[in-house]
Amino acid sequence: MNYSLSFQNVSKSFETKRILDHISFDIEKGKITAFLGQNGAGKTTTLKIAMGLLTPDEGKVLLHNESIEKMKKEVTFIPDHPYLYDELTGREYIKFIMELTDLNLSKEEVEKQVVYYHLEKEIDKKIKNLSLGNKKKLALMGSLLNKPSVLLLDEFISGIDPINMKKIKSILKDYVSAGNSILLSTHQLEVAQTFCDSLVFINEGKILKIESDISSVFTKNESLEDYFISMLNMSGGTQHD
Ligand SMILES: Nc1ncnc2c1ncn2[C@@H]1O[C@H](COP(=O)(O)OP(=O)(O)OP(=O)(O)O)[C@@H](O)[C@H]1O
Repeated sequence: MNYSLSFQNVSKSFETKRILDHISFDIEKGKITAFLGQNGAGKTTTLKIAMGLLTPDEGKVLLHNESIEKMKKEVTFIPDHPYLYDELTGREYIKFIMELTDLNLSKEEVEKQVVYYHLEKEIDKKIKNLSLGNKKKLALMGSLLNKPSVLLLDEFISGIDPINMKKIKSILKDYVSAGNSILLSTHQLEVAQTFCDSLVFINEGKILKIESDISSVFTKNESLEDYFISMLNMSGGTQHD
């Protein structure tokens, strides 16, 4: 079994509106999977179901072949605007996460993490005074402290300067190289094309297409933008020129 997270026929409605319609796809171990779709396609709802924050009406999500309810500690989710307790310093926030999750890292181990995330100059500042890129690195550090095997990122890769972006990308690559998996929802097609290993397209709550090897997709120098639009056209979905 080379996959970690498996969505099997998952459906979800809010009131009478069907938001997810029998979606099925797998997230492979050691890979970064981009989750692409227009506004309102159902990406955040899917991620929240995978995190156990929403319950599907039908279908199930398995992690390493076990029900997601049993495996909640293995999955972590960073929403588009992570709430990090503005009045705490970064160090206090990390201490708070460790207390919350019964994790007992030594001072040296925390310091090693701080250096790895390039947060040496920022960790003792109040979170409200950090740049967005540094807040995101802190959120990532807090989320990965407990070594979950699946990381769900909702529009995380946006509003980050190039230096922090380079660092974040290298942290995410290290994370999957250790056999973990990432499902990353994004509207930044360039990031999906150059950084991710596979693609899952969702449109109006249905899975449109799964590309498990991104390198085989763009043989004719086609941009992901063109590919995305042609996919929508083929599905009869809304098109934007
Ligand atoms: N709690 C809720 N109650 C009712 N409708 C909801 C709720 N949460 C989401 N929706 C609706 O479900 C649909 C899918 O929303 P979702 O946030 O999953 O889409 P998305 O693909 O993440 O969109 P975006 O790219 O804009 O973030 C939208 O029409 C949204 O308005």
